Amino acid sequence: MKITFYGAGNMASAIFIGMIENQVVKPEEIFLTSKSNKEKILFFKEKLGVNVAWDDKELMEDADYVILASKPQNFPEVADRIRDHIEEKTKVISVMAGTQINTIQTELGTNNPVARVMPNTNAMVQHSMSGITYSSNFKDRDELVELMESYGKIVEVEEDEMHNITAATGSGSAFLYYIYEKYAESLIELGFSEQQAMFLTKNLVIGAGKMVEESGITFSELRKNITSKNGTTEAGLEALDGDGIRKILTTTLNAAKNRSEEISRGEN
Ligand SMILES: NC(=O)C1=CN([C@@H]2O[C@H](COP(=O)(O)OP(=O)(O)OC[C@H]3O[C@@H](n4cnc5c(N)ncnc54)[C@H](OP(=O)(O)O)[C@@H]3O)[C@@H](O)[C@H]2O)C=CC1
Ligand SMILES: O=C(O)[C@@H]1CCC=N1
Repeated sequence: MKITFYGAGNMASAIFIGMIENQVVKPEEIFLTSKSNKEKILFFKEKLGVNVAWDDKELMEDADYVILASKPQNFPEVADRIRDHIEEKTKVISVMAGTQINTIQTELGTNNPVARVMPNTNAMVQHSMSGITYSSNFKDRDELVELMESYGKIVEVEEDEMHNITAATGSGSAFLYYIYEKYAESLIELGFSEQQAMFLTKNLVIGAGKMVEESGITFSELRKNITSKNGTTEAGLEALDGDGIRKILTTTLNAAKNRSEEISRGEN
């Protein structure tokens, strides 16, 4: 198999590292290219044994998959690089937010099968939650599903649902990290040192994650198990509700979804 990545940044590297660590592809089956940052991808060549190149003919020749992993704003230049070299057998996979299948096919000037995948950087630890949607001519989906499942879980959605998935899980882990960041800052305000605040928050998050994974009970039940009648948790939760946590999160997700819709309309 040959998989070529146009872009080797945060998202692409989480994917190819996840795939290699899970041994669904060999490093020599991966080809990387970037715009100008040679040092970064030479580092991946050195560390992982993947191929790197800037010659588009070499990159695209006999490729089974080309992964579009630049920012959406850079896609027109990426399309310019690929257009004259794409072969009939090559399936196009895009992880770009917002960029529609139709736009991808038009810019590439081909009708090659396209799948849009919206992963997240948890792919690095094989825990991406990815949405996937296909062009109608995308056959033999099982191989791609196997590749994508090597770094996490996937849900198949209609293309117009990708905006929601992008907000919920593409951007979603950043929203959670931001909450953890603010939580740690609040611990400092409470009187802990910065080091203690980070240590406490980090282990709280890891422990809570393991409980979610291993306890087999819902978020709500986990919360109720901590909340004593008239106790400290109840007092804290009342304040959290009073400050409108649900409203804040809904506003957050809608802002991300709206931005995905703007990108799909070409509003860079
Ligand atoms: N980060 C995330 O958590 C997620 C990101 N995504 C999507 O993934 C995509 C990439 O995001 P992210 O990895 O964060 O971005 P980065 O900025 O980390 O990486 C972008 C990569 O694209 C490369 N690139 C830019 N222009 C070209 C070009 N003309 N030819 C080849 N490569 C090019 C850059 O090369 P160079 O370094 O040389 O400029 C870089 O390697 C975006 O479309 C985003 O919507 C989706 C889900 C989650
Ligand atoms: O911020 C972004 O636009 C990308 C898409 C989802 C996560 N990162």
